[in-house]
Amino acid sequence: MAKSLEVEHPKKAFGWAAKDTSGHLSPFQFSRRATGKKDVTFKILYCGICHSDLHMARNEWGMSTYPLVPGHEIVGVVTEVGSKVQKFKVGDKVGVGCMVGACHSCDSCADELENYCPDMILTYGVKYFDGTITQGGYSDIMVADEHYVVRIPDNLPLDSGAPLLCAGITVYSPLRYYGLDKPGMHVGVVGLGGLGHVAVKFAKAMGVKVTVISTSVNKKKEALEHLGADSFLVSKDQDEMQAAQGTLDGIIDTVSAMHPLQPLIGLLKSQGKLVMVGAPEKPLELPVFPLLMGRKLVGGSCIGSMKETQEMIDFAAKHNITADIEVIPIDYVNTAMERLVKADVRYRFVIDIANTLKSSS
Ligand SMILES: NC(=O)c1ccc[n+]([C@@H]2O[C@H](COP(=O)([O-])OP(=O)(O)OC[C@H]3O[C@@H](n4cnc5c(N)ncnc54)[C@H](O)[C@@H]3O)[C@@H](O)[C@H]2O)c1
Ligand SMILES: [Zn+2]
Repeated sequence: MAKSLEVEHPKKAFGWAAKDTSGHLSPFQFSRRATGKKDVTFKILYCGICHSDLHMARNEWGMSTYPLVPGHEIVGVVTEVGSKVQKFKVGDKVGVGCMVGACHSCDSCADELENYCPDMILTYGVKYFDGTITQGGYSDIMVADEHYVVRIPDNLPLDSGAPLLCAGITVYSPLRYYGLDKPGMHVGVVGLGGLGHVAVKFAKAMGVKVTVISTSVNKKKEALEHLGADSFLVSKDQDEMQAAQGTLDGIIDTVSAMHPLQPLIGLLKSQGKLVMVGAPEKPLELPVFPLLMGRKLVGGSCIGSMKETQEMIDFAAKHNITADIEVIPIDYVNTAMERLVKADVRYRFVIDIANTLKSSS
């Protein structure tokens, strides 16, 4: 059984939490642990709203515990460091993404892939080492082991940089790992939401040709003129899809809901790779014959390691990659969630925590 948060933790904290599967968020007093020897405590300034926050707030993956404070695109300024902390000092700009712990003794951890540790501890909604439940960044302060804290370079804006901590790393990691980062390659990005729009930016910065694949033509102009995509396919337009058969080296699929994979597999060249990063609540149907004919591969990818996350943030700062954001006050968060369901956001909501989260709200 999880221990009581109040008994365990001396630091008062305040955030907005979902209390049940309605996912409705409301003010919530809780507490965080004292700054341990290897911990960094920071004041949260901004937190992005990932679609995973919505899946979790509504228990769409069947693993949520309540009350649940979502948020894993967290940035802020360090207020306190433990005696053994080496990388950070008070005043540093830092971020925390999707995980805050791992076993550090398994093969994945030995390979510096904490994100694939079977005991990886998510930033919110799971049991921490001390038996208490982790809580995320829709809150005023954060305490995390320095290993899970990322340095934010000075030239990276904190508000539009926040979404990189989940959306950014989730698309950067598979582009690198699956070798879809070679200049001249042609990569498709399916779903132009929070993850998808930064996938376009990272792939372009790597020198890759990018085709956006979307259900509607609405975002075409913006994708081409603003995000820098090279071409745009409307997945419901059979003629367009037919004409593009066999043209892509790889696809990053960021779609959050059920959708057919066959049309996407058809777009791949032989040996092409379809990489799933979106996490729909139900299994998708996998047509096997189109995979055999062309030795195509379907893979997955889950966020990225801490080493890779720092590398991604530094790459973003170097190439001026940030998310396109709509900054919102905390009391807009439930409306933002409703809009996220309808894909009505260009392209990431970011909560202005420092200026709008007040314990009297
Ligand atoms: N693998 C990981 O490590 C990881 C990390 C973060 C998020 N995710 C998951 O990735 C998914 C996307 O997250 P996001 O924050 O970018 O969400 P988002 O809502 O911003 O974007 C999702 C996109 O999918 C599109 N879409 C929705 N339903 C569709 C359908 N039926 N057919 C085609 N397109 C459809 C939407 O128009 C939108 O553009 C979510 O499921 C999220 O949980 C996975
Ligand atoms: Zn996320």
